[in-house]
Amino acid sequence: MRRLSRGSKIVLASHNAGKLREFSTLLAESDITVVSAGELNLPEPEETADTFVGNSEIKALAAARASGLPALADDSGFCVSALDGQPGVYSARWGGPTKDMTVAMERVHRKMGETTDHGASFVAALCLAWPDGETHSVVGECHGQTVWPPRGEHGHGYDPMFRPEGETRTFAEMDESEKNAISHRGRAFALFLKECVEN
Ligand SMILES: O=P(O)(O)OP(=O)(O)OP(=O)(O)OC[C@H]1O[C@@H](n2cnc3c(O)ncnc32)[C@H](O)[C@@H]1O
Ligand SMILES: [Mg+2]
Repeated sequence: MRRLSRGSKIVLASHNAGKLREFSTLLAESDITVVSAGELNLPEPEETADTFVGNSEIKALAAARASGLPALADDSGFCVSALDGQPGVYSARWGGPTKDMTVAMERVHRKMGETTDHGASFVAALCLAWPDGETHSVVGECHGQTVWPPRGEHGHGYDPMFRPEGETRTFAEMDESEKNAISHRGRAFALFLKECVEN
């Protein structure tokens, strides 16, 4: 498998401001330089797969082919056990056309009804794609519980309604470095560094 060498430049194939913030902190300690898909005006491909890995490949390949640079994409979501894993790959779409995450959280809460099963997890698939079509994906998970009402001002997306296992605070009540240390994205990123970057 091909690895990124130190000093490489890659495209970060995401249009989500919260993810981009977390990646810029995660990447700060590596020698990798990043440019975002937005900065390059790359179009957002349709996420037509029904798995996180499948959608991460679609996004990474589209950006790598359009830019001629290796591209790293993230497809992630919130999986609620009482909802058989929903919203899952539809996590962004549950916020409607404007991806309003307050709407999305309320929809999850409403669908959960009176259930006593509060188990939930976040999943992130990261895919590194090369302009010639080679791809490599890694997956990270973080297990915990849903919380209602939502709490905290940090983070993004569903963070205010998720409390990771062993914690009293929600992701949105943690600072970014605390979240990155245990999050689905932080875990997937550690695998990405190990498997895809020369050390
Ligand atoms: O596809 P890109 O451009 O990366 O941006 P997106 O927001 O559409 O991202 P996804 O398709 O991967 O959808 C992921 C959804 O899951 C939510 N999500 C992902 N990671 C999260 C995290 O760490 N904390 C809270 N919510 C998260 C996020 O808000 C989105 O609604
Ligand atoms: Mg998306």
